[in-house]
Amino acid sequence: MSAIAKTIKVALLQFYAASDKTANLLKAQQLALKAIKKQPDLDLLVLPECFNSPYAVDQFHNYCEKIPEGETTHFLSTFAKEHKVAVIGGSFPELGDDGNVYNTSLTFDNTGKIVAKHRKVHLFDIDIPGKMTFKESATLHAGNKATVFDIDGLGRFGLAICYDIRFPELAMTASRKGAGTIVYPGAFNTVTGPRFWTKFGVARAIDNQTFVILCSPARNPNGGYQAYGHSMVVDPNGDVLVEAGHDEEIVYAELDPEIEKEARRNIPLSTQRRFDIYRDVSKDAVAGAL
Ligand SMILES: O=C(O)CCC(=O)C(=O)O
Repeated sequence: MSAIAKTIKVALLQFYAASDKTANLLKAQQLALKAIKKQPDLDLLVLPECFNSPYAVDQFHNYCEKIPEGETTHFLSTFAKEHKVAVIGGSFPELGDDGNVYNTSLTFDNTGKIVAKHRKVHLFDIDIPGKMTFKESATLHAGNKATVFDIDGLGRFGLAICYDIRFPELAMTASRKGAGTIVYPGAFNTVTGPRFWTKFGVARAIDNQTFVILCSPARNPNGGYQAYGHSMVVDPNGDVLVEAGHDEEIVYAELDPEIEKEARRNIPLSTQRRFDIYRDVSKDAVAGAL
């Protein structure tokens, strides 16, 4: 499978989740329908991190679902199949067979089949005095692999979630294994978002000469965790192709394989690496699709 098989038309759905799961799924459906209506030949829909539940450590166990039995998986799969569009389904709390809860992202091809499952590998545990404390590990367990997969007709992708973007090894692994696009559903916040969000999108794109897609929840005007917003698509030269504000919004972009080819041809990093000096992390990485 090539890195990018064709020009990919993508829509990023930026919206916030409140406490009613059914209403959250309904909102996702309405926005997805709006995107399809505006762009009937859409190839790919991307949703934000934690789109069926509030982003709160004391809530994940109330919203978690088994995969594939749960209603969120069913909703995403049905939408993909009915509308013949691939879907990178943000993330939602998964109840694993081991009884643990994970922050998990599923990808569906345009027949509704699950082609990738990523459990957030790096849990968001930080304490910035007076500004922000968050401890996902209080209620979530971490995944144990880098995620690289193909979507039929579109190309090869890497997938990781939010805080995972701070660890470049996952993106390096995906790109060295042939990914042309790396996708991060992510809910940065109003403390770390303004300082870091765009820089990480640009850095991962330039380092790996891939497209990078960041899809955030919108800010919730009724309070709770305040996501940064600013969903964006960055091209392999680090240029931001499209960027949302912080309210609910859909943004659209086209991922042109020629831009990636040209970036890689002009600056041929892949043939210039010095694995005699440093290791190729992708060789040792635990990686897979599901
Ligand atoms: O890395 C950050 O600053 C934010 C990460 C985050 O919000 C998350 O992992 O959900």
